[in-house]
This record gives sequence, structure tokens and C-alpha cells, in this order.
Amino acid sequence: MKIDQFPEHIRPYLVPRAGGEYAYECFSCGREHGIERLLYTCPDCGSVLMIKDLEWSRLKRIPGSLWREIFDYRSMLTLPALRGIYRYHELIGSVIPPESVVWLGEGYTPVVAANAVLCDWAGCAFFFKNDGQNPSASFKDRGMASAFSYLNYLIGHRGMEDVLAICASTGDTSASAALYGSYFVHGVKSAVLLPHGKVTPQQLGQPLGSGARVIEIPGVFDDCMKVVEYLSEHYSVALMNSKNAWRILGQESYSYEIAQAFDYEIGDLAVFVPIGNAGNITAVLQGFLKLHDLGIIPALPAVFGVQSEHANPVYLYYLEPEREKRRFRPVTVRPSVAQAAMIGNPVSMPRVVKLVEEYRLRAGEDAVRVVEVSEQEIMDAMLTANRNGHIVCTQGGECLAGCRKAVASGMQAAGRRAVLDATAHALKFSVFQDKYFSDSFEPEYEVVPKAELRNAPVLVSPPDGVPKPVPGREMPPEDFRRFLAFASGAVAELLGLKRKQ
Ligand SMILES: N[C@@H](CCOP(=O)(O)O)C(=O)O
Repeated sequence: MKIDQFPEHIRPYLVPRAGGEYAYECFSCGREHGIERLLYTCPDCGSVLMIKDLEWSRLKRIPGSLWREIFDYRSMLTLPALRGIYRYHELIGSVIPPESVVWLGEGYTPVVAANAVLCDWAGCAFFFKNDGQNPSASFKDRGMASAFSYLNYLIGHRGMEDVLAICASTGDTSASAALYGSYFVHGVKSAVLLPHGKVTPQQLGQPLGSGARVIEIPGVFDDCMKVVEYLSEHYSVALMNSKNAWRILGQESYSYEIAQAFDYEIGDLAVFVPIGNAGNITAVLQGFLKLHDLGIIPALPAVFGVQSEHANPVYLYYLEPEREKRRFRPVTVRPSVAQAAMIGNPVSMPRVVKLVEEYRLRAGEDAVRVVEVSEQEIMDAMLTANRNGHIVCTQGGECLAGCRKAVASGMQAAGRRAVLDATAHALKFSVFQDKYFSDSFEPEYEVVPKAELRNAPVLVSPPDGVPKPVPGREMPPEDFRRFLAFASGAVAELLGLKRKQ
């Protein structure tokens, strides 16, 4: 829609301009640092950083109802920079001029209602938010769009050059970083560090296809993360993991989109997200808190983090009911089908601790919970979801298993609707479906396939004497007629088809 077609009172707000003042804020010592250079940890105390809008109060001068209109009307604009997550420009990067925004089609992912069968199975009405429909097929693109837009701004306006964007990954981050890195014609190269053998073939293929330098190292994700952290401290590289606070800003858009999809009435929702490196739950909590602070949503939804028994440090931390007694202890991970979240020492843990406290202060103790699920539950949930019209990955399955468990244990009221994060596309994790269907899980996974969820192709093989088509070779018509008669008869029998009268 063209600007002059919008209501007059909205026009001045439709196309945002760069403005405001941002700083890195240390979540541990509270000190602030300038954003003119990329920082990942506090130079004073070494803790993780968040990005703070130093002029946040200016946004409060606009009433929540007007913000809602601005965001809703902006969705009708055709400007590429505002088609994705930057339609929330003021909340996620107002210092970035719209012309520096990199948009590869991320954001605006669908919120798909589960059918009655699946809701019954879960115990409550729910929706999947399909972040697998982002360009690199995972939610990471939200954060990458933000981190790369900021890099683009630094390159274009602050003279930054020869950037090597680097990340450690279980597969989604690397696919996304490599995709966004490859979009830059000049000035950005990308390298990704992967734990050897711990990334699915599809996810390995993604950064290779984008032309990134792919380096595999022994160990698990946590080991790769330590290497990139070391590199970012001692070498001139741009760290693209969610330790980079610009990633968190972009991923907040997930919360904004949920709010918008439910007309900003989300106080009765429960939002389920898997926890791996914990950047996602950080962004989700921060996103809802910001909306609440600006009066855009009148009430905060409940947020549930979900972890597998095989990678559960955050779950274990919150098992201790008394805040003062909680101690964070990294865990040694075991093989998990929720491989993207197979992380024992999440870098965002200090952020999570602080934000959970604030969230609970505003919305009550039960407003943030962490549930744990088994590998078996994750696989069964993913397959059940996908048999009911979804395209969820194992982490989406983890959310569904978590939701079901939360309802069964009474943590999540059956009458409360839920939104489940389907973080990536099912196709990225099809190896786990294959293992399930062919009953070939290694024992460490502790997954035993259920007969009713398995599936396999049936080969219709013509017996001797019936001609078979051979690719690239033409079949005589009579031979083809005999093959057709055999094959259609066999298929009709397999499917129990009734002949037309
Ligand atoms: N699951 C992640 C792990 C790294 O997460 P990040 O959000 O900190 O970059 C992945 O896909 O690599």
C-alpha cells in the first residue's frame, strides 16, 4: 500500500528513521559500553551483554494503542527493509538506518493452529509458530538479520572492513550465518565451526552451499563455542553466536509477532520454547517485557522453557525452588535428537537468570517455568505433530512434548492456549525420523520406535515375466501396457481400493 493511502495519523510513523542511542549493558556489573565497536563480553567483568536503548522513555510517550496501529499498518508496506523483523524497528535497532537493513525474507512466519486430534493429544488447544519457514529454515535468521544489519551499518557508516563472521554451531546458526554472510558482495567472509559428526547432513550442506569456510572440530557444541569465544577475544573476528547481543535483539521479533498474531491479547497464552544456548528464551522474555513496558500488551503470557533429559542444565538450575540456593552447573551432554539444543553450558545463562527474575516479578512465579522431557517423548511428539499436518523439527517436537507434560502435571492449565516454537524445518532433522522409522537409533538415544508411528516405502516389484520400465530406455507400448496392468493392480490391492461400477 502507498503511504498516502494510510490514515493520516499513522503516516508520520510509518517509515522509521534512524535515531535513539544504544549502549551495551552488562547484565552482571551493570556498566555500559559504547556500541561503535563489536563487544561480546563486558570489558570490566567479562559477563555477557545486552543492548540497552538509552532513550527508551521516548518510546513510552507513544501510547500502546498507537504502537499497535503502527505495527499493524506497517505490515501493509511494501518497503523491503520493513517487510521482515524491522517493522519493529524502534524496538530492535532504531540506530540502524533502514537502508542498512539486510532482509532475506526472514520473519512473519505463520502461526498454525493444531487440529482437534493433536490438541486432544497435547491436552490443550495450541499453535505452532513455524520458524522453519525462515530463509535458512530456522529461527536464527531473525537474529542474523539483526546482527548482519548492524555489521552492514558499521561497514557502510563506520568504515569497518575485512570482516570475518564466525560462529560455533549445532547446525542452525551456521546455516543462517553463512547464508547472510554470502549475501554481502564485499567486505564479509564467513567461517563456521561445527562439532564433527554432530550436525545433520542437511545442516552441514547449508553453509557449504553458501560458500562459507566450514571447519569441524572434535567434541560437542560447547567445545566449538569455547574455541570461537577464544578467537573473538584474541583475533579480529565478528562473533555471530547469540553471545553477540545484536542477535538477541533480532530474535525478540518472535515475541512481537506472537503478540501481533493474537491482536496483542496474549495474557492467556503459554509460549513454549526449547532451550539450548539460551539465546532464544532470552530474546523471547526480553521481547515480551519490552511490549509490556510500552503498554503494547496489557498482560504477559506464561513462558515455558523445554529441555531434554540429555542436555538439561537450565532445568536443573530451576529445580531448586529457593533463589539464593540456586547454583548453575554446566552438564555433560548426551546424544540428543534435539541436537540443536544439545548444549551443556549455555552462554546466555546470566541473561536468563536476570530476565526470569524480572518476568516473575511482573507476572508471578509461575509465569516462567522450565520442563524436562525424554528423548522418546521428543521423537513421539515430533512424529505425531507431523502426522497431523505440521513440519516441525525435533526441537518443535521437544516443545510439544513439554507442553503435553506441562498440561499433564497441571503446570499448564488445559484451558489455556499455547504457542509452540517450531524452531526449524523438519527436513533439517530427517535423519532422526529415518532412525525412528528404521529402528536404528544407537542405544544412547534411548528411543524405541512405536509401531503406530513408523512408516516405510513399499516397493511394487513386477515378478519375472512382467516388463519393468528402465529410466532412459523407451518401453514398447505392449510391454508398458502389461507393466501398467500389473502395477495398478498391485497398488489397488495394497490400498484396498474398490473398483468403480
Ligand atoms: N542451536 C544453536 C547453537 C548456537 O546457538 P546461538 O543461538 O548461540 O548461535 C545452533 O544452531 O548452532
